[in-house]
Amino acid sequence: MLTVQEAFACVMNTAVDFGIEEVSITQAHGRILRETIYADRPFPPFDRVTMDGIALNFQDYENGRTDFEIQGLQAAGFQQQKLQHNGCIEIMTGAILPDNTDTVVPYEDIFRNQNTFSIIKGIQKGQNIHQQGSDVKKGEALLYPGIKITGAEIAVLATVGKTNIRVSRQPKIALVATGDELIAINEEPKLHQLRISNVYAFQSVLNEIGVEAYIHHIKDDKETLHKEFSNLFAQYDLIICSGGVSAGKFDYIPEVLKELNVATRFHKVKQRPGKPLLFAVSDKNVPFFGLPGNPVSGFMCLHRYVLPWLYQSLQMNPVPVQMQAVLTKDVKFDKPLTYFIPVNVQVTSQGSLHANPHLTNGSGDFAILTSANAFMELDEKKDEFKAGEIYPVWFYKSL
Ligand SMILES: Nc1nc2c(c(=O)[nH]1)N[C@H]1C(S)=C(S)[C@@H](COP(=O)(O)OP(=O)(O)OC[C@H]3O[C@@H](n4cnc5c(N)ncnc54)[C@H](O)[C@@H]3O)O[C@H]1N2
Ligand code: MOO
Ligand SMILES: [Mg+2]
Repeated sequence: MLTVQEAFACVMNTAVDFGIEEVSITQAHGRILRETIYADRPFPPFDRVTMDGIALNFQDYENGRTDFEIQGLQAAGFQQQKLQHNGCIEIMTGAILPDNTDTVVPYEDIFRNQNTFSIIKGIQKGQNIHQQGSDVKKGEALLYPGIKITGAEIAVLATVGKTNIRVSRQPKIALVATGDELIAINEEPKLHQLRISNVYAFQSVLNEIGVEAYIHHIKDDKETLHKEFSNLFAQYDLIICSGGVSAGKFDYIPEVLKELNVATRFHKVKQRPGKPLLFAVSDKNVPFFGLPGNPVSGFMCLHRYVLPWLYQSLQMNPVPVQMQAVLTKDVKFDKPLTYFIPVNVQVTSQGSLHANPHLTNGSGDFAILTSANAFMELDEKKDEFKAGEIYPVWFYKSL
């Protein structure tokens, strides 16, 4: 049986590239950029005034002048004006600095007379001007391939006039719930039945990272599984399946994969929950994650294995970092398995991450996940984990 690290390495070694597509800027949020974006002009593109007031030539002030004749008004969005000697131009924030001026004095530091402004406070040459190109030179790279596009990147793309953007193509993902006990969520369950919940949880997690996935439900019938999976492998880039991978009489997934010539890379990992995890790849290179049916197991495996594989395959760079947190209570776990315990991670007033462990009621207890926000990964080689020790955490909810 593989360790968590071995299973993870095996999964990551099969990461693929889904290719590139072009989307409009209004559709780009959450997508992974696949081109370098350059500045088409300097930032700012002209000497930009940063305060409302007057613009003057500092030389005049240095020569002893304190009263400046008002020669014009320069508003944002209008062509550059030119100052004659000894005067000033009233100027608004965002306007281009008038020719023959080099200093801007805000209204707070001047006094208006009939046709002049008097300076009532000392001024510095060049003040209140955002110099052309002082942030970014024309042609400089602003964004690199691999970054996730969010609000700040959208602002940069809009600034340089990129209306269409090359991003990683979305994989087509099938989410398959297997099981005779499962019914649709809008149906009333009989005593022995359950509403399909896992795959809805998986779908919402995938949507949050900008990936769409389509839900299917297949009964525990070998022939049906064979037929349906044969179609799914032909139609999808990735299959995430829930259930049917442990030792039960109706856990047909391993056999059906064999029949379909889909090579199992590993089945079972030294971990709790999620020990029955299965990973396979078809002859057409379509990966298959067989997540254990118990809700907490599947949810943990999705975050520990499937999401990193997806980030890598979407060519995300850098991939989200693995965090570490301080355990706040002693935990004992003496099986030779890596233990993923739900924790509620909070930031302390000193700025460190503290993880409060939640004792679960087994891996079927989905409700516990709503009061935690991460899984802490406790090493298989140890049995006792002390308060104050630091271990890796895998977030499923942001802080
Ligand atoms: N003899 C053994 N029995 C079991 C083992 C084992 O090693 N030997 N492993 C246990 C572990 S650990 C887990 S986890 C489960 C995994 O079972 P399967 O992946 O085969 O899943 P199922 O048998 O189909 O279902 C298990 C459980 O999960 C519920 N389930 C399944 N799909 C959904 C869904 N979409 N939404 C909500 N709930 C779902 C299902 O009703 C079952 O209760 O096996 C143990 N047994
Ligand atoms: O994955 Mo199972 O119990 O470890 O739920
Ligand atoms: Mg089973």
